[in-house]
Amino acid sequence: MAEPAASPIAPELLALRQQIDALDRELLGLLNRRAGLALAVGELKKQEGSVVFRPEREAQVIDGLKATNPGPLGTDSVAPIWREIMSACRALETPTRVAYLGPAGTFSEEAALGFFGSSIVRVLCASIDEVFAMTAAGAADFGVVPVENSNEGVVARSLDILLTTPLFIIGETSLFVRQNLLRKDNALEGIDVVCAHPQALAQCHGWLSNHLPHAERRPASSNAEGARQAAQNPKMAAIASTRASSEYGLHVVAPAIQDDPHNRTRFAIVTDPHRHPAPKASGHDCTSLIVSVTNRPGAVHDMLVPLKKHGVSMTRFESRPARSGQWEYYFYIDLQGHPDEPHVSTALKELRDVCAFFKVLGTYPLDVH
Ligand SMILES: O=C(O)C(=O)C[C@]1(C(=O)O)C=C[C@@H](O)C=C1
Repeated sequence: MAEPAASPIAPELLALRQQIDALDRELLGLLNRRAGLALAVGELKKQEGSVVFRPEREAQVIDGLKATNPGPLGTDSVAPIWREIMSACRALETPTRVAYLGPAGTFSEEAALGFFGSSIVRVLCASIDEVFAMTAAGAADFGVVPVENSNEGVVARSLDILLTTPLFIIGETSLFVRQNLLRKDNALEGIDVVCAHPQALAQCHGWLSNHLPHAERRPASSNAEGARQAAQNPKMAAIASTRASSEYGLHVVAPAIQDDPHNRTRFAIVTDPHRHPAPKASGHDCTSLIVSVTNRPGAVHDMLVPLKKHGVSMTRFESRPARSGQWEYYFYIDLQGHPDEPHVSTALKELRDVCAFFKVLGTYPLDVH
């Protein structure tokens, strides 16, 4: 059959596109000048023996641009654009190897790319334990691990490993988790099994009960692994990201099936303190700790006194059983501020004095969107 004749481009559209082309060439020139400067910074860092990735500097660059964005470009567009620009510039200085829970298409991958940009070397791991192990062994420079979901609560395995790992946190990022039902055929009929990570099955419990009440819910090590299996079995559906649907050639049979439309997962970025210094203060920082107190009346209250006294805000307070059989707990605490700020360092010193166990997990710039 003959192709329909292409309609001629209107002169106004042509003129606007020519202006866009000219600006794109200008932008490319500017981006290359920026890349040249990053290369020079990389040379300086090599001479000094210092690390390339500076999360506090990247956060400041993005914060600064957002504050001065004249529009009409949406301020929400600034962070993703500049993350990619800085990712490409960083890659010219040195490769950034990032470990996360694979296979391709996981939310962990989305978080890793969202935080570091796409110019990274991907180190796909089979479990959260492996992410920590690969990073600790130096096979990756950074690890990205989920720590908390707004629906399901803490990711227990990550929190438990954070207690003993020699790694520390240098950043955080959170992600809107939109779960989709994926399948080889674009139909709900004939699905016998829904295969996904237990957290995803739980996040979509209501939808699955309403729409696929008779389908078996089968746990997988990750949503992407469920998608990989669904690609080979027409009677199986997966629950995963749209990224996984294109990765495994599946249809999005039903989009956004999570019970909570505001479902978010927070990830921590970990690294080896022997190879990477703690980020310097960026002006909007968080300090994460694990502490425990002896089991006596008023002990938890005493723990909070130094924070109140020195005006340090606590943004997270989570407890995990210490497994001592004594009803003792570890408390996972996030504080606003950086230990370089005197009121924060004094509060931390006083807090350490009243704790039986005290570990600083890291201090890092708050997530910038
Ligand atoms: O300013 C630096 O230290 C740079 O290396 C440049 C740059 C950038 O592209 O702006 C790149 C990597 C760092 O993580 C921070 C910023």
